Amino acid sequence: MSLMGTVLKRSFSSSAGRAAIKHVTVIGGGLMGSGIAQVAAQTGHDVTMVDMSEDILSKSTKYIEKNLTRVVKKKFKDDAEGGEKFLRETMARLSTNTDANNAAQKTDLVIEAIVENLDVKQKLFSGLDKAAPQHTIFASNTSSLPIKDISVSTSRADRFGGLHFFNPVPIMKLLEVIRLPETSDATFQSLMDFGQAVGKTTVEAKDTPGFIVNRLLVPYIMEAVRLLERGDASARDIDVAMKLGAGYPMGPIELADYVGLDTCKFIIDGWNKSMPDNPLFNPSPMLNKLVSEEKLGVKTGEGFYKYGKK
Ligand SMILES: CCCCCCCCCCCCCC(=O)CC(=O)SCCNC(=O)CCNC(=O)[C@H](O)C(C)(C)COP(=O)(O)OP(=O)(O)OC[C@H]1O[C@@H](n2cnc3c(N)ncnc32)[C@H](O)[C@@H]1OP(=O)(O)O
Ligand SMILES: NC(=O)C1=CN([C@@H]2O[C@H](COP(=O)(O)OP(=O)(O)OC[C@H]3O[C@@H](n4cnc5c(N)ncnc54)[C@H](O)[C@@H]3O)[C@@H](O)[C@H]2O)C=CC1
Repeated sequence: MSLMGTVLKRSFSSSAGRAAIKHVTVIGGGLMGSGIAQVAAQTGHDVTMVDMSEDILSKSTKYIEKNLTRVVKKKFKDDAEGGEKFLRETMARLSTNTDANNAAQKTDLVIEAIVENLDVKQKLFSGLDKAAPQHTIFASNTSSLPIKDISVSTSRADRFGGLHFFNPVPIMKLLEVIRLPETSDATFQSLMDFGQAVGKTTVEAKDTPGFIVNRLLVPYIMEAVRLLERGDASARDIDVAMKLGAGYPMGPIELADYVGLDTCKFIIDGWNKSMPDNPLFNPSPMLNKLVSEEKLGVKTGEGFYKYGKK
């Protein structure tokens, strides 16, 4: 479906029993949050993006505008005026706020995309639970934490679920929608409808470690880093091998850099703690060293590889 078709479909898509999502609050304006805010705004939702400082939010907003320009170039190739209007209207639907509780006061859906740390996420949701209206649905974009462990910081387990987007959000077509036993049918349907409204193909996943994709992807990337640590192959050769030999768009080492090595470390440390008997999730000295040197991958200009200045 075309982009404009998606916007139109959204206006007619809510049906009885489930709430239509009109206003979305995205908490975290980093790699994922900025992408989620972008796709929600470009499909006709009003969006408030929240982060810790005006400076971060200003950079995230510029990043969104740059990525929207790429969308405009593709979708409005022969319609400069239409492209200009689309860009202007999308940006007008996006606002920012440094106060999450304030932003959540009038919103239908909160999507959390902050640092992968359970304590920080719980603290955030506990405050939001008091600030947001009764009908507001909460969702986390966590890669690896149990949704249940995050939801217990609120009193709205029936209005809580997972919305797991993929990086880069504007390009990746999949959305995993995670349902807890406590998630109500209406909430789950609203989350599925929202996923489709933002142009994603949705799959339903249970609240098990890594849901579907990361349960398979994390061990794969870990094995690649172990191969590198043992000196069995170079980073370049591992990446070339998996791109040309298995048809992946990126090799596993460059993908780890793309995800962010701090996020990779949070995932591995968490799974090592919760599954101590599985040697697959033992810490990686190479990863730990890079993170301690603040070489976090593409976002800081260096990780396993070096990149141009960010
Ligand atoms: C031992 C310890 C080790 C620790 C390991 C721990 C591992 C833990 C890892 C767990 C990860 C968890 C993360 C997660 O929860 C889930 C994920 O998101 S996993 C990541 C999934 N993503 C991928 O796999 C990405 C794979 N890569 C690609 O699909 C492509 O390479 C990519 C699209 C990124 C870039 O394509 P490429 O052709 O290489 O480059 P281009 O620049 O030409 O882009 C192509 C096309 O796309 C447009 N575009 C790119 N980015 C954006 C954007 N942000 N917004 C809008 N548009 C974008 C670009 O303009 C191009 O468009 P054209 O029309 O083709 O010009
Ligand atoms: N990087 C990836 O490829 C993917 C990451 N995820 C998950 O998405 C979440 C975010 O990841 P990224 O966007 O990569 O991280 P990031 O580091 O790029 O962005 C996180 C943002 O959250 C902000 N933040 C931290 N604490 C905050 C708070 N209390 N209130 C408001 N803002 C706060 C930070 O300032 C930062 O801008 C994590 O849970 C991660 O596991 C999910 C899918 C893919």
